[in-house]
Amino acid sequence: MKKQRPVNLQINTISFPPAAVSSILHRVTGVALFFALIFVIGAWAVSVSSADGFDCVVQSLNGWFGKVIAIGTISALTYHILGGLRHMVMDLGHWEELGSGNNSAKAIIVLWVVLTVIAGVLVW
Ligand code: HEM
Repeated sequence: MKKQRPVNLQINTISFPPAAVSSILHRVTGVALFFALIFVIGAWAVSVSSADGFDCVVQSLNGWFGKVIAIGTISALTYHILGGLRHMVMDLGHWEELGSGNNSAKAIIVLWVVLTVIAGVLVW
């Protein structure tokens, strides 16, 4: 048997660089947005169907579950747009080096957390 056998990667001991975290978050928020759209389009359809439907949506959005969904949707959209803008800047040839790429990733993550807290306070 080979002495130098391959070792399994220990996922929990790997620390991801900010650019990798940012990339994962961009995909996760993209998928989250897809599912959030089901709620958004559903709420919109019910709200324009009748006056009762409108009241029902307003009532749902005033409940804790509606607020959590609203904040989650705003948060996912905020991150996805920030990540999308970062991609656009990278497409223009900036922030592509290791240092600047990681710095821009850290910056949008911090900005996202701040904007999510502000949105959370405003919605709640
Ligand atoms: C509700 C609207 C949106 C949905 C459902 C959505 C969904 C997604 C998903 C699922 C991905 C991941 C694709 C993959 O990694 O294979 C993605 C990537 C991407 N999205 Fe969105 N997106 C939305 C809006 C936006 C907006 C407004 C922007 C621009 C600000 C944007 C910019 C991007 C970019 C640049 C990528 C590619 C990222 C990469 O190459 O790693 N998206 N989107």
